[in-house]
Amino acid sequence: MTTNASTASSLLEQYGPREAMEYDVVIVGGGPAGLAASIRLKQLAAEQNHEVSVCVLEKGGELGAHILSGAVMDPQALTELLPNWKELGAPLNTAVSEDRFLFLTESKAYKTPNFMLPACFQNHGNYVVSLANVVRWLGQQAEALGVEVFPGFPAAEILYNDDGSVRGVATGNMGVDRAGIPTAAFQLGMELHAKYTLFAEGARGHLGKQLLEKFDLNKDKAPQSYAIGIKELWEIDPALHQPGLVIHTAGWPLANDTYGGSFLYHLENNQVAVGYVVGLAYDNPYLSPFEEFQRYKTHPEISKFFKGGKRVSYGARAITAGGLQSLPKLVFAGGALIGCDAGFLNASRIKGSHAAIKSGMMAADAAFAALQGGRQYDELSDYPQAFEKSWLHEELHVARNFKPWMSKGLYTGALMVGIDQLILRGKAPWTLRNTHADHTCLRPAAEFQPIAYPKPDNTLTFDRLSSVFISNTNHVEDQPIHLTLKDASVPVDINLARYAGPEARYCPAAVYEFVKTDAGEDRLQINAQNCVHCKTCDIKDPTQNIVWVTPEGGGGPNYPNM
Ligand SMILES: Cc1cc2nc3c(=O)[nH]c(=O)nc-3n(C[C@H](O)[C@H](O)[C@H](O)COP(=O)(O)OP(=O)(O)OC[C@H]3O[C@@H](n4cnc5c(N)ncnc54)[C@H](O)[C@@H]3O)c2cc1C
Ligand code: SF4
Repeated sequence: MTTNASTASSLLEQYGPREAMEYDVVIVGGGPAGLAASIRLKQLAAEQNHEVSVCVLEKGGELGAHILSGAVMDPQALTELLPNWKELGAPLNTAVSEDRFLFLTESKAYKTPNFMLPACFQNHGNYVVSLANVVRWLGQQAEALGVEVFPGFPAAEILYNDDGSVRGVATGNMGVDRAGIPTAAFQLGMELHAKYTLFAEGARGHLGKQLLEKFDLNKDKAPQSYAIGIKELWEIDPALHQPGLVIHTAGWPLANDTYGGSFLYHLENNQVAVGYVVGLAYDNPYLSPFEEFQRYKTHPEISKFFKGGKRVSYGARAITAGGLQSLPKLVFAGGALIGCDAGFLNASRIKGSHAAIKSGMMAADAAFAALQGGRQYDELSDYPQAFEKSWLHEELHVARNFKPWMSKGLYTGALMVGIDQLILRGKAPWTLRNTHADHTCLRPAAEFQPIAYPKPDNTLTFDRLSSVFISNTNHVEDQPIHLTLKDASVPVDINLARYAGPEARYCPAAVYEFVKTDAGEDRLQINAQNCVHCKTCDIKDPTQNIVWVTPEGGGGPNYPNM
C-alpha cells in the first residue's frame, strides 16, 4: 500500500463514514469516451422512456482542462452519436485540406507521393480540431440531456461489493497536508455508488490499472505499449498559415530504431498544433523525448512555419498504442473500460478520439439494456460482443500490425507497413505481437553515450520549466505527493546507478531531479506541483517503482484549446 493510500484509509477510519450518492451509472473521466457514454445513456433513456441517472467525474478543474490531443478527428463516431453535430455547433470547423507525409534527414525532407500513402495516413473528410474544445462542447450536450458532471473531482478509489463486483468509486479527500494531516480545509471524499461504473480515464488510467490487475483483464493479451506525445500550440504569421494542412514526419531526429514521429496541424485562427510522439519502448536511457521534440522543430521544413510566430501553450500526454492484440477484456462484474483506458487508439492513424466515442457508445448501449432488464453489478457482455461486430473492430484489425512493424525500425517498418497496408490492405495472413512491456526495454547507461542536445534559443526552442509554465499547471503545494515511490531507495540505487536517472529526462515537466544532499549524497527531488499528468513515469519507470495516484481535485494542467 502506498503512503497516500494508507493515509487515506486512516483518515476514513477517523472521520468516516463518507457520504454516498446513488446513481445507475457512474462514469470516471470526462473525455470523449466518458461523455459519449453519458450522452448515449441519456438519449436511450429519453427514447425508451426509462429514467437513468448518470454522473461523470472529471479530475480537471473544468471539462477539457486535462485534454491534450493532436488532433485530426475522424467524425464517424460523432455522427453516430449526434448526427446533427453541425447544427449543434460542434467545434469541428477546419476540414483537412492537404496531407503531407515527410521522411526527414537532418537537413532534407522527402515527401511521399500521395498515391503511395496508405489509407491510414490520408485524412480527407476529417477535421483539424482542439479536442479540449470538442470535449467542452460534448459536456454541454451531456448536461443539456441531464447528465450530472462534476469537474474537480478525481475518482481516487474503487469500491467493491462483498462478492467482488465493482460498486462505484470514492473521490479523494481534500485539505490534507504533505504529511497526511487534515488542515482547516479538510473534507472527506464522497462515495458514488452505481449499478454500473464505466472507467474512461484515458491512457494509463490510475484506476483502470488497478482493475486490469484485480480482474486479470490482460490474461493472454500482448503487453500494452505506450508512447509519449508532447505538444505545443503556436500562433503563426497569417501568411504562413494554411487552414487544414496536415503534416506528419518520420525519421530525424530520432534514431532509426526508435519508434516515433511528428504531427503539425494547421487549425483555425492562425493556430498550429505541433507535436512529437516517441514510443516508450526506447532502450537508450539518455534519450529525452522533450529534447527530441525541440530539435525536430529546428528542421528547415518545420521551422519555416514558426518564423515570427508565438508559442501559446504546451503539454504532454501518454498514448495507448498496443491496438487490438493488447486490448484487455473490456468488462468485469459491475463495470467496463472504455476509450484509451482500455486502449482503443488506432496507432497507424494516431487517432483515438473517434474510437473513444464509439467504445463509450457501445458500453452505454450494454449498460442501458442491462438496467432496463433490472440487472446490476454483473458483466456487460453485450459491449465486447458489439465491439467485435463493429467498424471499430474492423479498423483496428486492419491496423493490427502497424505498431509491431514500426517497432522493428524505420526502414523495415516502412517497407512492411507499405506491404501490409498498400498491397495486402490489412488482410495479411500474419498478426504480430508486442512481447515486452515498455518499462523492461531500457538498457544500462554504460552501453550508451550521453546525448548532447542543443541549448534552447527561447524563440523556437525552449526548456522544460518555461514550457510547463504555459501549461498553467498548478497543484496545491501542501498535499501528499501524488507521485508515490514503492521503495524510496530505488531511484538512486537502481535508476541512477544503472540507468543514469532516466526519469530526469523522460518526464516532460522536469518533475524529477537528482540533487546532492549537504553530505554530498545523491537524492531524488520530486517537484510534484509541475506534473502535467501525462503518466509517462508510471509507464516507463524500469522497476515500476513510481506509482501515479490522483492529487487533490482540480490540480494539474489547465489546458486552453489543446
Ligand atoms: C499528442 C497526442 C496526439 C493525438 N492526436 C490525435 C489525433 O490527431 N486524432 C485523434 O483522434 N486522437 C488523437 N490522440 C488520441 C486521443 O487524444 C485519445 O484517443 C482520446 O483523447 C481518448 O479519449 P478518452 O476519453 O479515452 O481519454 P482522455 O481524452 O484522456 O480523457 C480522459 C479524461 O478523464 C479524466 N480522468 C482521468 N483519470 C480520472 C480520475 N481518476 N477521476 C476523474 N477524472 C479522471 C482526465 O482528466 C481526462 O479529462 C492523440 C493523443 C495525444 C496524446
Ligand atoms: S511526473 Fe510523471 S505523470 Fe507527471 S509530468 Fe512527469 S512523467 Fe508525466
